[in-house]
Amino acid sequence: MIETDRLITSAPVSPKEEEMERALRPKHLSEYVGQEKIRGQLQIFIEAARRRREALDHVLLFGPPGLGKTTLAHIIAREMGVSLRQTSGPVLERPGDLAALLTNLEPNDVLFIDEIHRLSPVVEEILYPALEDYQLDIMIGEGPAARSVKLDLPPFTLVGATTRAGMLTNPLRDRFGIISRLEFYSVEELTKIVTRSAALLNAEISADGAIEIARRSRGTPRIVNRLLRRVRDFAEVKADGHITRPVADAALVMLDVDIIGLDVMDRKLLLAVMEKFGGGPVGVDNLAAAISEERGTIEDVLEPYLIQQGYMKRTPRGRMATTIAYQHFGMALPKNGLSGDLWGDD
Ligand SMILES: Nc1ncnc2c1ncn2[C@@H]1O[C@H](COP(=O)(O)OP(=O)(O)OP(=O)(O)O)[C@@H](O)[C@H]1O
Ligand SMILES: [Mg+2]
Repeated sequence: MIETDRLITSAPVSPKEEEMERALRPKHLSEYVGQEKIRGQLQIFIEAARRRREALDHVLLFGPPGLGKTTLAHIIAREMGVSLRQTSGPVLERPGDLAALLTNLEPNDVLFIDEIHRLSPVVEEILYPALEDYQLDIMIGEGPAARSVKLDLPPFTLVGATTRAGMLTNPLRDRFGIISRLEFYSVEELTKIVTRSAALLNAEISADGAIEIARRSRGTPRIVNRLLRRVRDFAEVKADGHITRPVADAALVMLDVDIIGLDVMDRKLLLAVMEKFGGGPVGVDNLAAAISEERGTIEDVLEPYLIQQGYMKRTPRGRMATTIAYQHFGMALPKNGLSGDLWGDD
């Protein structure tokens, strides 16, 4: 499945979309919608660190794609009044790559490492003392001439982001003072976001038009902004440019986003569980093979929202479709019932 076929979920699909994301990205904590708990905590910790003129504790942000991890990292740096350096786990191949970044930081700067679960073990190793004591321990030279040097680093804040907190090693996770899990957004929150985005894009949108797009955005700000852009195109060509509820609905039907916001891939996954595996339980690898998707995509991108909304369950024996999934597709429950109902969520 090529990523650009997907409307819902996952990373930005094109440079144009990335550009739009940057333009719509809130810059201050006060503009950041939702995630009340994280916002409240950060506000206090940032204020306290600023007063003491210290670096903020290291922050780990985790949660599904498009919920605002990168956005929050930038906001943290801005609210702290410091610069942000950005990199990602797979990019830091050798210890020297990380050392170069760390030694160039100014006091209290933010180093943002995206996909931090993909750091190589050798890089992770030198990150530990850097996080703990602001010290760098590296080998210089090779062979018999090699020697280890210790360097003092300026105090700094590591902000790590990952869609998979479970894949972080314990020693790394233990070095974060602030660990925050981002949650899916409510329809009200997404309505706020889409209304703000429409204003920034000079798109005319009615209140019920905004709600309709919000309801069908899988709890995800990236998707609400993406759908807004597509619906705006539709409104300009097929209507008078004004995004009303009927216009939004017609556009979303055309885009194959159903009334609860599930797209082709979501439906394919749920239908596979119901039609090919009798409702489950089915192991995620079998499921991946059945829909020709990668296991990681199912785990990171597709199933979190389906589970959160109660269409799917994770049980010790595998994934299961729930009664409401059958209802959504107008399908009859399996004759023997859903066997995995005996098992609770794990
Ligand atoms: N709380 C929020 N309030 C308003 N807009 C938001 C919020 N969170 C995210 N957005 C919007 O959604 C877009 C995607 O967010 P962001 O890039 O931060 O997601 P992410 O969690 O880093 O995703 P990924 O895991 O793919 O890196 C942003 O460009 C921003 O416009
Ligand atoms: Mg990101």
